[in-house]
Amino acid sequence: MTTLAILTAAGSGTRLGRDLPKALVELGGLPLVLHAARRLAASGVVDGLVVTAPAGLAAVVTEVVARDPHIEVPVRVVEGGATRQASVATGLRMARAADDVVLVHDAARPLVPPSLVRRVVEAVRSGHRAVVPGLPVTDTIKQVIPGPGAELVVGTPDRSLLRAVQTPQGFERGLLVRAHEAGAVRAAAEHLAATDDAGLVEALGEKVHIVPGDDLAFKITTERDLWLAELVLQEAA
Ligand SMILES: Nc1ccn([C@@H]2O[C@H](COP(=O)(O)OP(=O)(O)OP(=O)(O)O)[C@@H](O)[C@H]2O)c(=O)n1
Ligand SMILES: C[C@](O)(CO)[C@H](O)COP(=O)(O)O
Repeated sequence: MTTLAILTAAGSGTRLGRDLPKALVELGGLPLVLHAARRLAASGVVDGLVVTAPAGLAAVVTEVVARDPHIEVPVRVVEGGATRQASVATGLRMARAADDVVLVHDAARPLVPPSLVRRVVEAVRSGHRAVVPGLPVTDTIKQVIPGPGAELVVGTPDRSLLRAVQTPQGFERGLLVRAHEAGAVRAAAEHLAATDDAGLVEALGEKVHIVPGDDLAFKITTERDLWLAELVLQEAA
């Protein structure tokens, strides 16, 4: 039985605002997607990688990731879709019968520690069919509705019960396939894609479990995140 990791890298990175897709933006001289791929492979619990590339850039991503001498697991590259959900669904179609566990990880989380990858896979292999790393929320969160001139606060959820979730998210393959099949139908009907895979599993009414996340698995969304990641790398060097 094997573990396949789908590495989502097909996004454009609108909020980062560079003139190339976010996954190819460099951090410490290497593209974000390569950092993430190396860390997944270094976990020792991933048997193969499928990377979703931006449209028209599968050859470039192959050059970057599949030819990297530090990555000793097989790498396949496919073009992603218009949304993250569609990209994951495309990657999932590349899973083989032996891949009983599937991880989904964002290239936008390049500094994910291999220990976090292992924690997620161990939790799935111990019997939890859908596992998500999560961190406590440190800000007070307000629920709002649109209002005239300013949004109206309608609630303050108890933050001790909230978690900010990260990737890699890990799943029993059959469950993730079912969740994506149902999610694709919903996305077509409602023109709304899920922002994470666990959300699709929850929508099926199936259980999702949380394991402790890691600060280093933070997501690169804006320039400030990239600046922080550069500092973290320099500190580690
Ligand atoms: N059509 C898409 C959109 C996103 N992603 C991937 O999903 C992850 C999380 O998405 P996000 O950080 O939102 O990336 P972008 O969509 O690129 O960013 P933005 O929303 O700022 O454009 C990223 O690794 C991104 O490459 C993907 O594979 N396919
Ligand atoms: C999957 C994810 O990384 C979990 O936090 C996140 O939802 C990615 O989506 P977004 O496009 O940055 O909202």
